Amino acid sequence: MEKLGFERRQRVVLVPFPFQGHITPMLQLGSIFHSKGFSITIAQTKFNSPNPSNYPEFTFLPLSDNLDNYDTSFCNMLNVISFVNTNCEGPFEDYMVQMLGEEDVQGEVACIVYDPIMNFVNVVANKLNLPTIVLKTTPATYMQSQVVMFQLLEEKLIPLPESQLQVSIPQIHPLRFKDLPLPATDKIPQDVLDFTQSYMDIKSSSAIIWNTANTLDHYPLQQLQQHFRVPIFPIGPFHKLAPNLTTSLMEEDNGCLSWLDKQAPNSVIYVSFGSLAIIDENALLEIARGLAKSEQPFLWVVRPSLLNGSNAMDFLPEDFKERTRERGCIVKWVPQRKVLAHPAVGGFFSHCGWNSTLESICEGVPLICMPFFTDQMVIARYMNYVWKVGVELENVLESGIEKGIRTLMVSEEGKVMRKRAFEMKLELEQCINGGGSSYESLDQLVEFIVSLAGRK
Ligand SMILES: O=c1ccn([C@@H]2O[C@H](COP(=O)(O)OP(=O)(O)O[C@H]3O[C@H](CO)[C@@H](O)[C@H](O)[C@H]3O)[C@@H](O)[C@H]2O)c(=O)[nH]1
Repeated sequence: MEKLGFERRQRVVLVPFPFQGHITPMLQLGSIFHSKGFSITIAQTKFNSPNPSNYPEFTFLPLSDNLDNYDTSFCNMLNVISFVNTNCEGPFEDYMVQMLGEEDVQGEVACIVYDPIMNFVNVVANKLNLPTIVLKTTPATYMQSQVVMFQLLEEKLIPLPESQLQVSIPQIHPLRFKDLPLPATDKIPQDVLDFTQSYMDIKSSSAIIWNTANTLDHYPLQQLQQHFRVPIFPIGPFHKLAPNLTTSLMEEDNGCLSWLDKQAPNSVIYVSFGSLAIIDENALLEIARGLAKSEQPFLWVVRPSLLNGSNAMDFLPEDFKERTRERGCIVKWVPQRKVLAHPAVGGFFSHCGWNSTLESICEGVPLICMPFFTDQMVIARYMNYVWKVGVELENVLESGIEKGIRTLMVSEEGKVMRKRAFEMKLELEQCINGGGSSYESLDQLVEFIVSLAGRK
């Protein structure tokens, strides 16, 4: 990547929200900025910290969070967020004050880029008169659906009866009430609404960086540009711009790659539900039976935390393991980008987290969509209805799962999706290559950050 020549070295401070799906794009952004000549400092909670020795090009500031012995599962997420925001503000302010007082070889701070869940960053930045930029790690379509959801709540059009869930919402067609980020049939608790609203607010930030590309999110990006009135920089997919960066917080099982080497091209269905989703024992068994009945080779990531409170591996029935021994590989965590790039992988049975989705379509791999929460329903709808590279499951029982797998892996419909996924891969490559929309947007972003430093 071409570096812009700065008169003086400039530093960007990055503050991720400490969960895998958010840390990954922030580290990738750090690597992209570093390749453009900025020095990078990462303020990171001690909880879920990546190992600094894997990133000799970055400086890490460990933020005390007091999260040891705290329930950090998805079920307790609102409490975790509030806890992190309360505990990290003081240490972060101390670091920033120290940094601003020093003549530093790493350069003056140009701006802070932060995940908007880390609210405290904005408070500290305002006190110290430092510019901030928000990083969005979910698609723009999702943000647009949140904006519309609040309009519907205000107009008292939701909650609505269950019979209306399949109805499409005109302002965000083809999204239906069932695809909204929060359940449209329920009265949503006020603390959830307050949190969602605060997270949507970019406060006094100077710009938004989006891990997306125009080809995926063109219309919502245009709409949101009017809504926010600060520059928006869609420069993704980030992982294509930082291809060699390690981002896993868990140890990767590389043995699965040798197993894939022995499988036929496009024959394997890769199954993984990201780092946060939790299922119950029944759902685990339905998935296992669906995989067994589909008779397709599979690589299944069964994270220990997939079942709340118990190790999911212990609940897989012996007869399932026996029946699928020849054609199944079950592991705790894989090098996912390498798995998706492997020629044996022909489909991805996924929760539709945004990183997984981008990683899959960038390798031309179509998906089976089993969304759990927040942006995943919106992404699943786009995969299926708009981009036509995702199978929507009829149900999440063994019959629906078996049918979904066979549709994607052996039917004519699946072949068409694979072809379309390959076309999307090429479209995304065009976005990041010279002259493409993400490429140009990144150049503009670099100039923008340099101008922020000049304005202080
Ligand atoms: O065995 C595995 C499984 C996953 N991954 C990686 O883990 C990341 C998972 O990210 P994502 O697919 O986005 O899922 P979540 O971890 O669930 O991410 C959270 O954050 C995302 C970005 O904000 C949101 O889109 C999701 O809904 C939210 O749950 C990806 O980069 C994967 O490559 C691995 O490396 N190995």
